[in-house]
Amino acid sequence: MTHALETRNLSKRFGSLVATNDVSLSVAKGARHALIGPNGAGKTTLINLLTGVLTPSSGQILLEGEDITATPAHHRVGRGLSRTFQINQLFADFTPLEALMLAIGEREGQGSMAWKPLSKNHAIIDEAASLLDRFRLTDALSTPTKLLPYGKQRLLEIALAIAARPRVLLLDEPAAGVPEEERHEVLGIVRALPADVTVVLIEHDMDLVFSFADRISVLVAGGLFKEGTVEEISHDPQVKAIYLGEDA
Ligand SMILES: Nc1ncnc2c1ncn2[C@@H]1O[C@H](COP(=O)(O)OP(=O)(O)OP(=O)(O)O)[C@@H](O)[C@H]1O
Repeated sequence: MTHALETRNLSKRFGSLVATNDVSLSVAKGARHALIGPNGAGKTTLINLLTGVLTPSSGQILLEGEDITATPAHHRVGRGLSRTFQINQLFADFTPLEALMLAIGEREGQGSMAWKPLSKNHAIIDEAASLLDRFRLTDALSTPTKLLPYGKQRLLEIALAIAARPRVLLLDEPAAGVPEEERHEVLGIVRALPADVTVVLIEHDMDLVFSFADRISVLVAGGLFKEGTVEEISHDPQVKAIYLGEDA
């Protein structure tokens, strides 16, 4: 079976520190897959290797069965692998509608700054409106992004990543800083993305992970320590011990 995303014996060393240690991970197509682990376990390093921000010391990365280990970061996006980025200064002054129309225009090769022609393109307006609806941003469509509540800004970041039509979406703590009562809403919307979009999530909040994921990989000291269903991982005594140890 071809997996959406796979690593084979992936390692990353920073001098003598092994941040990613021989990780062989398989993410099924359409999965809602969470990567968890205590602080410093290597979660962000692994995401940076997957997106091409970092180059591995050894091992391979495969996207839908094709080796992308040496593919530059921006080409990986073109191949269907996206991650969220914090809204930059430019987007902060746009409304969510404008930002999404620019992102869709960029995907369609219409040039990211050609705002005027985009505003007459009904297909782009309709797609942006449907993304605003899916991400519950319709009531904020004409508010400059920088004035939106934090939870809405994080939703817009995910909507912007989805506008690139990724087949695999990587999310590094998408609900970080979002008020407690809105965190489940953010992850609920991500969980409800179309079934053909595979999602890999890093998240510290176990309640969120358990309600979001269908499969969980636990990283410890750079290595893949356990992998299983929510049921298996949430009841695993060794996983519990690691988290209780961290709390202590
Ligand atoms: N660029 C770097 N240079 C040197 N060491 C690094 C670098 N990036 C990460 N590390 C180290 O690699 C290890 C793994 O870090 P990483 O940030 O991937 O962990 P994490 O699981 O995402 O942690 P957290 O949950 O705290 O964000 C840590 O010991 C960290 O100090």
